[in-house]
Amino acid sequence: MKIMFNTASPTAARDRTPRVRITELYAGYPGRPVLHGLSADIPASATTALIGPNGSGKSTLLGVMAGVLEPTSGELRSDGNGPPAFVPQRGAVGDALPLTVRQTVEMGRWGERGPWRRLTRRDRATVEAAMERLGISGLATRQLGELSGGQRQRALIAQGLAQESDLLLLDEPTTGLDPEARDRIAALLGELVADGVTVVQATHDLEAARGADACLLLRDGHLVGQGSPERLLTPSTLAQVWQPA
Ligand SMILES: Nc1ncnc2c1ncn2[C@@H]1O[C@H](COP(=O)(O)OP(=O)(O)OP(=O)(O)O)[C@@H](O)[C@H]1O
Repeated sequence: MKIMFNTASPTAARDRTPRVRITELYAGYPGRPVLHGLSADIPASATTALIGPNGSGKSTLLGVMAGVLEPTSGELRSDGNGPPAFVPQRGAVGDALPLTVRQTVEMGRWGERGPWRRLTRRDRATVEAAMERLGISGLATRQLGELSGGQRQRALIAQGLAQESDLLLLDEPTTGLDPEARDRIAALLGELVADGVTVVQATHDLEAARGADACLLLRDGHLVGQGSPERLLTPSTLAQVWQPA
């Protein structure tokens, strides 16, 4: 079955030049094809929410966009400078790593500086500013492994921020966060977009998706809808996508 919702719905976000254009993308893991011929535009200087049931391919799509997963075929055209910053799901990052919060965020500078190189004064200022924006400056010397799940999540987002990329990819950034931390992240993402950053986040948080400029709706590795949240996230569409196959 191929259903597609609201394909012909130009929105303010989609009228802009896409930051990333995905064309007929196929990707997956050895012996497990996941994404099946995805074509979509990621609008520049806007937030795009990737939504869909568990296993629909959101993380896989982010992995391809982040360059950590090679597509089987298709094209991903990026209209920007430098590599994206990728913040994986919290569970994908070892909790027992012997790193402080500051060291974790400093790793965000490695792309420019190289691993374990001495950071410049500007690098250190960037790291401090990222921790400040996530409200974790007071945790800077704490070990990552001794933080709560939400605090660790914020440290990982700060690491992504410290990369100063104009394309920020986040895999379920607000999962496990309390409402205040969630609001803080939503406000932060809004500020980043105002600064010209393109944000893509996979999320199960419908409130976050409704706050995005654009949504891509996935099911079983197929893109079944794209457009503004107002047009796409209707009760009937959501019911169809989340109904058991
Ligand atoms: N490393 C892997 N090796 C093999 N298969 C994988 C791997 N990672 C994910 N998959 C499979 O790929 C499919 C898509 O998974 P993916 O993580 O992209 O979905 P998702 O939409 O992000 O799910 P969730 O909402 O649960 O995070 C699933 O069937 C999953 O089992």
